[in-house]
Amino acid sequence: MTQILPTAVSLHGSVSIPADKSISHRSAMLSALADGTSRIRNFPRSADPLSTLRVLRGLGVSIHRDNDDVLVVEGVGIDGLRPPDAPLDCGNSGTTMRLMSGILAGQPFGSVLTGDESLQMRPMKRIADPLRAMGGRVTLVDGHAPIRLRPAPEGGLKGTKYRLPVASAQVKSCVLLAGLYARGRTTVIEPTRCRDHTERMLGLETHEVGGEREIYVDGGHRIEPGTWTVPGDFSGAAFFIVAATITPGSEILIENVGLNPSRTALIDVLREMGADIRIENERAEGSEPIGDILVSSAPLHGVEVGGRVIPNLIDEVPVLAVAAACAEGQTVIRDAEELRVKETDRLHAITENLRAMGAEIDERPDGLDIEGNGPNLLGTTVRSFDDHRIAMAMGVAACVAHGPTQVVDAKCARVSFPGFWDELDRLAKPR
Ligand SMILES: O=C(O)C1=C[C@@H](OP(=O)(O)O)[C@@H](O)[C@H](O)C1
Ligand SMILES: C=C(OP(=O)(O)O)C(=O)O
Repeated sequence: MTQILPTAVSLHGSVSIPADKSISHRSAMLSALADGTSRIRNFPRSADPLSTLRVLRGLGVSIHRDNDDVLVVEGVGIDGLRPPDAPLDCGNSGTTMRLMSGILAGQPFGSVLTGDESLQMRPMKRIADPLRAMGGRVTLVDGHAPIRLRPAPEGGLKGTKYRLPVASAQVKSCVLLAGLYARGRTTVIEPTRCRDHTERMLGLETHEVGGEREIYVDGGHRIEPGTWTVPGDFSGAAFFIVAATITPGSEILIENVGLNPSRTALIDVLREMGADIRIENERAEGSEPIGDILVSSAPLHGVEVGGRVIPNLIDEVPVLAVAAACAEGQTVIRDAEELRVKETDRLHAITENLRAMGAEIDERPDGLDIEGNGPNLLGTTVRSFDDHRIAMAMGVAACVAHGPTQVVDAKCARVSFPGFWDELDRLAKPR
């Protein structure tokens, strides 16, 4: 599917965003492992969370939507999963694959996790290493999926103390989930903080030790069934936050958005660039902070971004690059080498596309240098690289481009935001 976007628009109205992808995956997995039936309100129809449901069903978990569209998950308890009769297909979802690996490493049966072409290119040694240190038997193909997991030798997994070599919430969560099955205590040491949904949702104990954070899980930790409500996805909201900021005359409201501080660094960076973003109605939804976000357009200037904030805006870097291209002056993004191992090499993809639109942008090994020239991009044909975040970032760039923009292979937005193109079309009014 090629999406053709109009030019010279401004955005007005209330934006509807899907439920948070990270929290959806975790709510489904934890509900499956709970001792009884859980209900999940606002579970999205995005492809990635649906991959998690497919994998859980393959492990014998019964899941359905009731008449009110609430997802009902019949939890089997941490020891109740059943051996799958085929490889488990994680689709395009790294979170499904890495978190499920932690759960499956602790099972008394073998399993294979596989995924699409892009997922089979992504690094999996980062989870195999700690799982093996816990006694897990994990086989990769040249560091990649398919991942084969076999039962740990006699005595099962053992607790470990693992210091994260990369600021990855997927690796952290994989180890914590394996810790449910390990003898004794598992400690994850997090030198640089990254999203903390797993520990919040499991109610785990954490401590600051010498500037680092330690998270503890004890083997055998049982999970209570319950009712979850998944907040709106900040990472989905991010596209509209940037779109409304850079397109003159815009004003939008995004309600019920997850505002966990380990996710919202984009707001701080955009404000530093001059954006007009207001948060209203802050409250809690279960273990997560949420609120409403009001955005009005504003001129931006360049900024330097790097270090500890990067993990807290990791999925927002492509759209931040679009904002930077529409700002005045230079933006420098560093310490973002993780973007090279996402659904595609996002540093390369965004550079190629923004250059095609006339931006001055250079790729660095761990980031980008962008010479902003105000909202002056040129409409042209760009590619999604089959990566949802690249496709949507280009949809945002199209809003300020002179002349129409075509995004080739735009359908991949459905991985995290199935209604994205319709929503952009609905909010965009000719200027
Ligand atoms: O744990 C999660 O839900 C996620 C963690 C991040 O990946 P990494 O752990 O690879 O940084 C992020 O990019 C991904 O979209 C979702
Ligand atoms: C990297 C992403 O997801 P995942 O790692 O789950 O595929 C993302 O959604 O941007």
